[in-house]
Amino acid sequence: MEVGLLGLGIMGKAISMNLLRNGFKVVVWNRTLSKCDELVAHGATVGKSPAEVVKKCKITFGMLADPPAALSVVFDKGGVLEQICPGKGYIDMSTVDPETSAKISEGVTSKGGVFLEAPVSGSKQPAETGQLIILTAGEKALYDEATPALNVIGKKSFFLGQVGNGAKMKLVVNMIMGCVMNSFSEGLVLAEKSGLNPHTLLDVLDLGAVSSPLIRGKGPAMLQSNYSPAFPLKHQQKDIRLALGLGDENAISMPIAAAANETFKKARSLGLGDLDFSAVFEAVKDLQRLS
Ligand SMILES: NC(=O)C1=CN([C@@H]2O[C@H](COP(=O)(O)OP(=O)(O)OC[C@H]3O[C@@H](n4cnc5c(N)ncnc54)[C@H](OP(=O)(O)O)[C@@H]3O)[C@@H](O)[C@H]2O)C=CC1
Ligand SMILES: O=CCCC(=O)O
Repeated sequence: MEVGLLGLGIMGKAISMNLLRNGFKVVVWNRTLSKCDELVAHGATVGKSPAEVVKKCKITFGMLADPPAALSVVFDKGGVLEQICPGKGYIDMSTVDPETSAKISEGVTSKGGVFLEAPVSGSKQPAETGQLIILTAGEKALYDEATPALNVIGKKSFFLGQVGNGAKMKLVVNMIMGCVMNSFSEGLVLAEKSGLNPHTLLDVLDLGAVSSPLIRGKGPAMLQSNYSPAFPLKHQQKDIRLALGLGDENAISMPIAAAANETFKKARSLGLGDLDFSAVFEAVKDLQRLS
């Protein structure tokens, strides 16, 4: 099966490598074209534009940074819409808001193509090993057709109905994750400042109800100030911001998410946006110094 992949950031690169390893032919494109070289060395071919990738492939995936990027590769010159047509499908895995996803869906279907949104839960390592959780919504026929690829990309795919439901589910999940990371960071600072050993806190947490892959996976690195990016902090802040927008539309009061958003914004202002989202710990430490 041949598939296209637009966007070779942390996730797009890992997903492409995994597809290649599992026998898929992959045609890649990235805004910074040089990032395609490593994939070519592993057997991928390159499209010079998103349109060229869509022209070559029946199904093309997008994995872009944010709503402006996701819209740009579809609607701008050389974009997906120039080649999408009946018989072709576009699957957007970027984390975006439901409105962005609806715009992309309308654009694709207006040209006779089919659309599926498919944001993913899970980070760099699950992407490398095909262990993502895929939150799809949109055209069920495209979901069925793409299942062989989805089964390689993820350990479980959900089909959630109409376009927007995948985006909403993803934003709810990441809003919770951002709040947990923020609260965990505050706990680490509180432990240390009140005279406890934060490593012992990790051991205690790991044995109790709060134990989680997130805390187990990130905690030790955070205590060494190691924030090598798996999930960039700027994207986590984007996701909480978009989740707050969803809350706004639905008149849902989310004071904890709003406070977490402020801390992630503070982290961005400290220049931590390209580091892992666990670097919010540094912003929490910085806030203690100021108070
Ligand atoms: N990292 C993670 O753990 C996870 C991330 N996500 C989501 O997946 C998406 C991608 O994440 P990730 O791979 O980490 O992000 P990266 O920041 O590593 O990569 C972003 C990608 O978007 C491209 N891009 C940015 N702006 C534009 C633009 N205006 N036009 C075209 N392309 C653009 C970049 O191209 P270039 O190389 O040229 O800059 C790059 O390919 C995001 O929506 C993120 O929220 C979802 C689950 C987990
Ligand atoms: O959007 C990013 C999610 C990262 C994760 O689920 O670990």
